[in-house]
Amino acid sequence: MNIVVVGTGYVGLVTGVALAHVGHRVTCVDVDEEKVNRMRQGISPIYEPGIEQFMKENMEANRLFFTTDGASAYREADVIYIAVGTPENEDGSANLTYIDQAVKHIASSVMKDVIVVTKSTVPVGTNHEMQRMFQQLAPHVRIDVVSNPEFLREGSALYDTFHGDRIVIGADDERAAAVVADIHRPFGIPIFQTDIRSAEMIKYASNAFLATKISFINEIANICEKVGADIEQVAAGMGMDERIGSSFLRAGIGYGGSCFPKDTKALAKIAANIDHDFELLKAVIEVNNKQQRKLIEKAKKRFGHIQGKKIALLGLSFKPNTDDMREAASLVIARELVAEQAIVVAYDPIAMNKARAVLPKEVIYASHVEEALKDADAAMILTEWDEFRQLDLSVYVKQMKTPIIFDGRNCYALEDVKKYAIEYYSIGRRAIK
Ligand SMILES: NC(=O)C1=CN([C@@H]2O[C@H](COP(=O)(O)OP(=O)(O)OC[C@H]3O[C@@H](n4cnc5c(N)ncnc54)[C@H](O)[C@@H]3O)[C@@H](O)[C@H]2O)C=CC1
Ligand SMILES: O=C(O)[C@H]1O[C@H](OP(=O)(O)OP(=O)(O)OC[C@H]2O[C@@H](n3ccc(=O)[nH]c3=O)[C@H](O)[C@@H]2O)[C@H](O)[C@@H](O)[C@@H]1O
Repeated sequence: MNIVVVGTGYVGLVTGVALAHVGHRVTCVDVDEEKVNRMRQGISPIYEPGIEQFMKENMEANRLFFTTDGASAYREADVIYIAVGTPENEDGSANLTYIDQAVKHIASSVMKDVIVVTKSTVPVGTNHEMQRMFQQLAPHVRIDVVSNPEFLREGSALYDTFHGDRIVIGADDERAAAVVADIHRPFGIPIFQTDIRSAEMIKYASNAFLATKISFINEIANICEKVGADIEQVAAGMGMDERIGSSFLRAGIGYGGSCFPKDTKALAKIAANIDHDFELLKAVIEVNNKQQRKLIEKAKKRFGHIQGKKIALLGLSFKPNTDDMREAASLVIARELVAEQAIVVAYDPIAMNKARAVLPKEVIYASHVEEALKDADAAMILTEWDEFRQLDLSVYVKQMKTPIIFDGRNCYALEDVKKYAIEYYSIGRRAIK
């Protein structure tokens, strides 16, 4: 099977590598020449554990190729996966410019029948619109569009691709669905076949539901703080109920990343477009916006004002094991701290380069944790990297001017913190003073 993947971001590159790994011949196309040149040398444009080893193995086995020449690749393809970005428009709706460009390029290039599989997250109705465009722009060939939404998480993308809970295939044409099912069969993951619109909706509903779980537990955490309960205990006790499930009950400073924020807004917009006011989802979004500012509130309450205070930010990416800064809580927090004229010293094990491009220019970067903490009035933990979770707590005491920690990810057990002269404010747990 000759497979082409369009777009080599988190989804496209991982999809391409994984499909090559199970034996398909895969060509990954991207418009970004520099990215393609680097990938040809085995360098991944994204930080993702294990990806470069997989790239290397499959390139050496002559199963994985990278090119900017989409037209030639599409001409040879049996199946084309579209994995271009679908970022958000200013009004919250999904921006389908890249999808549109990819469809037009494919339509003008293909000369034989082909199946086009949409991996990008797209609003309900988009795949049918793509099908309509193909019929109009490439009437000389048969192009079947199949929806195959992606559920991988950044930081564990390869693992998720090989161990996912389900592969969703939405198709109008049984033959096309069967071809896509066969391509994915080597992964040994349950395949759920459905119609195209339901497949599109499954993706948005899944992300919105997970975001809802996070905002729900964060609200419970906020109440816990005021009634003297402990969110870690509450989440553990709730999670034992199989109907609730223990995952996605980690309270913190809210969800970020390239998908939950944009997909929740896009779903609210999809609902609004058909005159449905999705009140629950709008509240989930609002709760998250507030939650991202929780540590600032706590710091202001503790210090009165934070002007001139030296604050160490530990962790900048939206979650551990990725360098992705999209919609990271650190953006909101760093901007606000700088606006309040605090001195911000930041450290992240992986995301520092990407952070430099998006955080305010006033932010100072430290090359290790100790340097960030040196003489700081307070530390704010924004991402639960193992490096912070495993940090000897005495480091805070030794390095900081005043060892005051605002932990947005509940990295430490209260019992452990109590052994040190540390003032500790976390989420949904009592403060240690
Ligand atoms: N990042 C994630 O963890 C997940 C993302 N998704 C969805 O997958 C889609 C892709 O997301 P990411 O991989 O994060 O995007 P990304 O922004 O990291 O990468 C997209 C890539 O597509 C390339 N591109 C754009 N137009 C192109 C064209 N016409 N031809 C060839 N290449 C083109 C860009 O240069 C870029 O390299 C989005 O719809 C997203 O919502 C779904 C599940 C997980
Ligand atoms: O559509 C997507 O792009 C992807 O979005 C998420 O994956 P991802 O954004 O990579 O990361 P998650 O692990 O889901 O975390 C998202 C955010 O929620 C936060 N989170 C997660 C879990 C939790 O219990 N609490 C919590 O605050 C994380 O810190 C992070 O900021 C989904 O988990 C994937 O299934 C989906 O494919």
